[in-house]
Amino acid sequence: MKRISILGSTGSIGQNTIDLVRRDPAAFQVVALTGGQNIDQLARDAKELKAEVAVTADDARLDDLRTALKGTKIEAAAGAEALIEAAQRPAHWVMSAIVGSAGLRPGLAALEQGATLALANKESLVAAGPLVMKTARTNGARILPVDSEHSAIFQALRGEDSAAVTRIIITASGGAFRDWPLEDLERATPEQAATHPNWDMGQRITIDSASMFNKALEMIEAREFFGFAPNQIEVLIHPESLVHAMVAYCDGGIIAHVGPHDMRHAIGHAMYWPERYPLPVEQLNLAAVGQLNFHEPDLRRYPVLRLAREVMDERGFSGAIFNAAKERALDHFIAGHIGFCDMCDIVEEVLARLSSEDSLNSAGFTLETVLEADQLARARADDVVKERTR
Ligand SMILES: NC(=O)C1=CN([C@@H]2O[C@H](COP(=O)(O)OP(=O)(O)OC[C@H]3O[C@@H](n4cnc5c(N)ncnc54)[C@H](OP(=O)(O)O)[C@@H]3O)[C@@H](O)[C@H]2O)C=CC1
Ligand SMILES: CC(=O)[C@@H](O)[C@H](O)COP(=O)(O)O
Ligand SMILES: [Mn+2]
Repeated sequence: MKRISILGSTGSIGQNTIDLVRRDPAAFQVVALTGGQNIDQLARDAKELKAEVAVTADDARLDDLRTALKGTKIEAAAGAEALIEAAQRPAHWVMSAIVGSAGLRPGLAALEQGATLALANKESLVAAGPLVMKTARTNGARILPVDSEHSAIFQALRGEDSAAVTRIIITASGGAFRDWPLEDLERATPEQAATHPNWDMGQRITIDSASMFNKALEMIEAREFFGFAPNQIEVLIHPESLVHAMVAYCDGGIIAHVGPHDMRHAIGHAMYWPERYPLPVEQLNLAAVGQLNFHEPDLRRYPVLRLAREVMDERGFSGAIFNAAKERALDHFIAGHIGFCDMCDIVEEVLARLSSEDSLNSAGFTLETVLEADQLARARADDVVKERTR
């Protein structure tokens, strides 16, 4: 029986993971489940799956969690350190599905205990790619990609020599506003942005999909995970979201990964790897699909793709700054403080302001300095928002 933990179990990826666990109960023993505000879901799942421990990220919700778990033997805990302790509990496989850079420290803790980390939390790799990969190497731990494009690349690479790969192509749906006139974008609301044409996902990644920040993060994620050079990483708009990524080889062949837009494929692939296991996802009928379309992204509509290339070239702390500034800009957009198009401008401005920050330029790349860069970027993003909304 595989001992598994699910970090971010109450979210979209977490619930899809639990769906697969529920369908194969003899295969998995659940160690830890973690959530944030959704205490009812966390407690319900912990009871059903007989978890050892349930953790909420919010200290103030500990009493609620204790009440919800009353009469069971399940431990209840709360707060950032409790999340790390949960990730350190011996497990064979840990799903990293907390949203945002809050997932970084728990993910590292899981790698430090040698667990296989199923990585949905792309923000960890964007903020601290070299550190995450090194932590896996030094602890003999494995990272398996869960982000659909990266799972697709992993599958299309088929363990082949990466020197034979000329480029990888990551597909993007184009998001909620792909067909909107450009001049309407500045009036787009958070509710409109949080509607995805194909995928059913959490609110934040869905808005990132509309702004193309999601794809920008994924380009950097691909660079950090697979080690491809920035000029080998391409993005194509593919409105059907059925081809998740393609790997092009030096002999002219391109291997595409095709599948329905259902994250249980990528999650299940990481759960059962290196085996293939029957999963409850639709078998695509390509004759019924009929057409698969691809086109180049328009950088006027998606200016953040240009920023992603600058971040990939720069490396260092620019990934942590890019991600944290994006997280704050997104908070401000959701709160109605700024418009949809302001998010990219704010992140660009924060990157520019922090490029000459002495405390970062002289620092080594450690967890502490990455967290410092993250905090600085959040503060600068708040400054920029204040200046623009004065
Ligand atoms: N959804 C998808 O299909 C895909 C998601 N991903 C990535 O997977 C990750 C999760 O995405 P998704 O499931 O959509 O997100 P959701 O918003 O649906 O879920 C996020 C999870 O993180 C918890 N959480 C929120 N804030 C914190 C915090 N500060 N500390 C600890 N836990 C927290 C939430 O708890 P609660 O809800 O209880 O407050 C919830 O369990 C993201 O990194 C995303 O980019 C990648 C590819 C596809
Ligand atoms: C399912 C998944 O991996 C998401 O990251 C998805 O790719 C989002 O869709 P976009 O292509 O619209 O960003
Ligand atoms: Mn993705």
